[in-house]
Amino acid sequence: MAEITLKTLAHSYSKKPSGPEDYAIRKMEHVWAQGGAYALLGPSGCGKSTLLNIISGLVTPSEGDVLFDGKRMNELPPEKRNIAQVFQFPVIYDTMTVYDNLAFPLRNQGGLSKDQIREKVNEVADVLELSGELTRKAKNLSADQKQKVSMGRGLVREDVTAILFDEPLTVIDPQLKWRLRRKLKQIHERFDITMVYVTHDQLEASTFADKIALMYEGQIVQFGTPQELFERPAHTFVGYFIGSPGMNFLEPRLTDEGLLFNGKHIPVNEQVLEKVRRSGSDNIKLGIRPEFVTLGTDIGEQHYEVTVTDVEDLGTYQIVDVEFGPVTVKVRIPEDRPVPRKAASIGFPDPWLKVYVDERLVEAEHE
Ligand SMILES: Nc1ncnc2c1ncn2[C@@H]1O[C@H](COP(=O)(O)OP(=O)(O)OP(=O)(O)O)[C@@H](O)[C@H]1O
Repeated sequence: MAEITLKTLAHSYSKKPSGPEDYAIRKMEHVWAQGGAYALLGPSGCGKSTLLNIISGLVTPSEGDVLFDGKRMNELPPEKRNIAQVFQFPVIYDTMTVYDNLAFPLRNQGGLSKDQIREKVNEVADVLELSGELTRKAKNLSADQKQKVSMGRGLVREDVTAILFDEPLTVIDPQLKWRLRRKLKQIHERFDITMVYVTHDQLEASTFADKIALMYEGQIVQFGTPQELFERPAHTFVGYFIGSPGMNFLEPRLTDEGLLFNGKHIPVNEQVLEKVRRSGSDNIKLGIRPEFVTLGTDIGEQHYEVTVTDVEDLGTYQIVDVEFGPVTVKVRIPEDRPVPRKAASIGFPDPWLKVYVDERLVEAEHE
C-alpha cells in the first residue's frame, strides 16, 4: 500500500508534440493518498485511461515521474508495481474454476501455504458473494459475476499498492450496477486499499468516491469532495460537467462601475472585482447553478427582469428557462412551487454567484 504521487507528469502519444493539443496528459502534479477512495471523472478522451495506465506502468510517461511512497517507478514494469487493474471487460481464465482464478495471483506470488491461500480466497469470495460459485468454471458465469472475479483477483493480494478500476461496470446490467458499486465501497472500507475509479458518470463517481478528480483536456482541473465540486467549481468546466443541468454562465463586461450584463450592474465582492481588473483579461464569466438562482416577480436592485420561456416538469423538481438578455438561464425549483407566467425576475444570491477569469475561479482571500 502506498501514496501515489504524479510529479510534473505529462504524456504525448506523438513522438514530436508541437503544442498542448498533442498531449493526452498536460503537465500535472497530483497525490493520491494511501487508503483513499477516489474517482477520476471526465468526458471521453480527456486522458483518464492514459493516466491509469501510467500509474500501472502500461504506458511510460514522456515527461515527469510516478512515485510510490516517494520511490520513482518509471522504469519498473507493470508486474513489479503491485497494482491491480480492473478493466471494462473481465480479465479471467475461462477454463479455470472461480477458486483457481482467485488463487492464481497468490500462487504466482509464491511463499504462501495452501491453507493461507484457501483462507484468503474464501475471505475475498465471501465479500464478493462468490462463495457459492467457487467450484464453477469461470466461463459459465454471468457478466457481472465474471467482473466480480476480476476484482477478486486484485483483492486477494496483500501486496497491492492500489486497485485501479477503468469503467468496470460498463458491461453490468443497470440494476446490478448499484449493488456492485456498494460492494466496492464495502471492500474499500474493509481492506484499506487506495482505489482509483475511472468513470464518465458523475453519479457513479459521487457514490463511490470520497474525493473526485475531475479531468478536462489532459489535466485534473479540480480535486475535491462531490459537495466541493458542486458548490465551488474551481473551473468553468466543473460547473458545466457536474450538476443536472450544469451551471449557468453569463459573460459580463468589465466597466469602471463593475461587471455589466444586459445593461444591468451585477454586484460582486470588491476583492474579487479588484482581482478581475488586475488580471487584464477580457475572458470573464459569471457562474451560478440552477439550484441557487432565485425566481420571483419583484423587480428592483439585484432582481433582474426576465421572461419565462419554458417549464419542464421532472417529477420532483422543475426546470424553468428564463430569457435574460442574450442568454437562457436555467432555474431549478421544487415541483410544487408556482412559476410566474411570463414576466418574472431572477436573483443571484451572493455566496453562489461565482466569478471566473480565463475559466478559473476567482475568490476573495479568507481572513
Ligand atoms: N495508444 C494511443 N495512441 C495514440 N493516441 C492515444 C492512444 N490512447 C489514447 N490516445 C489519445 O489520448 C487522448 C486521451 O485518451 P484516453 O483514452 O486516455 O481518454 P479517456 O478519458 O480514458 O477516454 P474514454 O473515456 O473514451 O476511454 C485521446 O485524444 C486519445 O485519442
